[in-house]
Amino acid sequence: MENDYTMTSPTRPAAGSSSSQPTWPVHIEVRVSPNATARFDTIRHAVHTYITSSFSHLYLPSTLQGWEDVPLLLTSVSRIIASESPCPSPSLPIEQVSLQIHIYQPSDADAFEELASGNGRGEGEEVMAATVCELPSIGWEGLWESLIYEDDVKTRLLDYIYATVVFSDADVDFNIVSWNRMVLLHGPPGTGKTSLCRALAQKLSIRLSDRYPSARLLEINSHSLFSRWFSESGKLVQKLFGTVMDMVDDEDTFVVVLIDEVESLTAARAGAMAGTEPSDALRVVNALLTQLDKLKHRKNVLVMSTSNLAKAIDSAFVDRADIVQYIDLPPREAVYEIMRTCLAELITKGVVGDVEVPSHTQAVLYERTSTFSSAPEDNTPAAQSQSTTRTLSQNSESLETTFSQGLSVNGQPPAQDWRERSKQVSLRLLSLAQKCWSQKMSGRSLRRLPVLAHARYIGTLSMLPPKPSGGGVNGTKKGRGSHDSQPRTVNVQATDVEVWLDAYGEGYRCAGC
Ligand SMILES: Nc1ncnc2c1ncn2[C@@H]1O[C@H](COP(=O)(O)OP(=O)(O)OP(=O)(O)O)[C@@H](O)[C@H]1O
Repeated sequence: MENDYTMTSPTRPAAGSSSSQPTWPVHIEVRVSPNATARFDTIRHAVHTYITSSFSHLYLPSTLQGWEDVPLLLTSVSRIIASESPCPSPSLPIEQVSLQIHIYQPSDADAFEELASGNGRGEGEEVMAATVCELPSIGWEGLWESLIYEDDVKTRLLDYIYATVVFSDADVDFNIVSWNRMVLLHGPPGTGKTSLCRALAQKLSIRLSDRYPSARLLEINSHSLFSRWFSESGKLVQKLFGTVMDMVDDEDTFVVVLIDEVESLTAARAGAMAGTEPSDALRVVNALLTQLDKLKHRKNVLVMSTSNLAKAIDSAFVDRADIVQYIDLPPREAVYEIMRTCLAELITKGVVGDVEVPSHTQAVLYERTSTFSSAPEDNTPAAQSQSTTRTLSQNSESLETTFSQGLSVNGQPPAQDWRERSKQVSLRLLSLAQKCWSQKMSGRSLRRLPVLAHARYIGTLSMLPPKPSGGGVNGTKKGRGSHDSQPRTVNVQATDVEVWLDAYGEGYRCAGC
């Protein structure tokens, strides 16, 4: 196994390995603590040694544990993850791993600046046209992992970027093979399109850091580009892209441009053609298309755009997108996982009583075992057929592995009642996920469901302790998934998980209200 820092496809076995077995590139992302003083190369070397000497297999994706025992890593690192990999098995023998270790130190979440454009009329009015954020940013940590999609959307987007980098490296003649460095994500509101763009930008800044020591995300506020003086909008677009071009001129910086709700900038041209919009609208779209055409020749840029109304977007814009990806409402499995991560976060922060919330795979296994041992909760033919379909679609071997891993604590089976409780929670969550899914809830609605359910069916005022005691009823809990992983003080009475699930069960009905 080599510590291979060169660009390899994230999804294919690496060629030319010395052994007869194929090796798979596995991306290890190492987040360096803000106060670390060690050199990145030194940390990289220590991580490589730690992984190769500590693991016989790597589970993908996973958060690696045990590095705290290495003094250098303890003082320098705050998290190490092995990213998801499309290799056929969720666990890879270490001999078949080609480690790609990425060391990064995220910048402060508040480290963004606002870009204002004058209206060009010399009247002093400034339009807030965009925000610029240094990447990787602490604010986007964990975002990639939190987004759950049915098919390999995330991996496909990463693959696309890798392909463009490989072609650029090979100096492929742009007159013969060309691409526009542009992606369009479209779909219903609240399905995570904007989040996915930010998460991808963050991922790229980490994965491409060997090539581009710095990276920036520029988010364009499409609406603001429409000046009160409409005729100035084309100039605003031009001016803004002038700033983008200045950033891209620094070839050590990778720049991701995010144009949210792009239909508001590009819808106008069809209307203009039909004579129903003023010709100024035409100038805006033309200005944007011209600027995009200039950008495509630059290696260190990616333009991402999102829309809820793909049909309303000018066809010339859509045609320029290399990838036009529909982002659908979350499927049933993703609904469960979103709800599970919400509940797990509340448990970690002490808002809900402690219980293990199993993954979807394990919940399905519980469902299967309880289907065999007792009558299912929902006896309708539709529910039974869904249960069977899900069950049959799972690989039983990997289910058994997950089952045994998920239920062991330090290698010992947990207490029977803990296991039973965990099982009941997962079965109830599964049934709730089914209901939310059939209501066609978006990721956004699902993520706000906990606060709505809590507010409506549990309430907080009556449960606040009379006087914050510093430790709260649960004492001080370690913040997991929070950016700084600092201990946090919990001052609310933890709600029993059963009560919480009752509230959740009622709450989904009023989601969105
Ligand atoms: N598939 C998903 N998995 C996990 N979280 C999701 C998913 N879809 C949406 N979310 C969550 O929903 C919230 C809203 O996401 P976001 O604003 O990115 O959606 P959007 O598609 O851009 O919405 P809009 O089209 O209305 O601008 C975020 O907190 C995001 O994490």
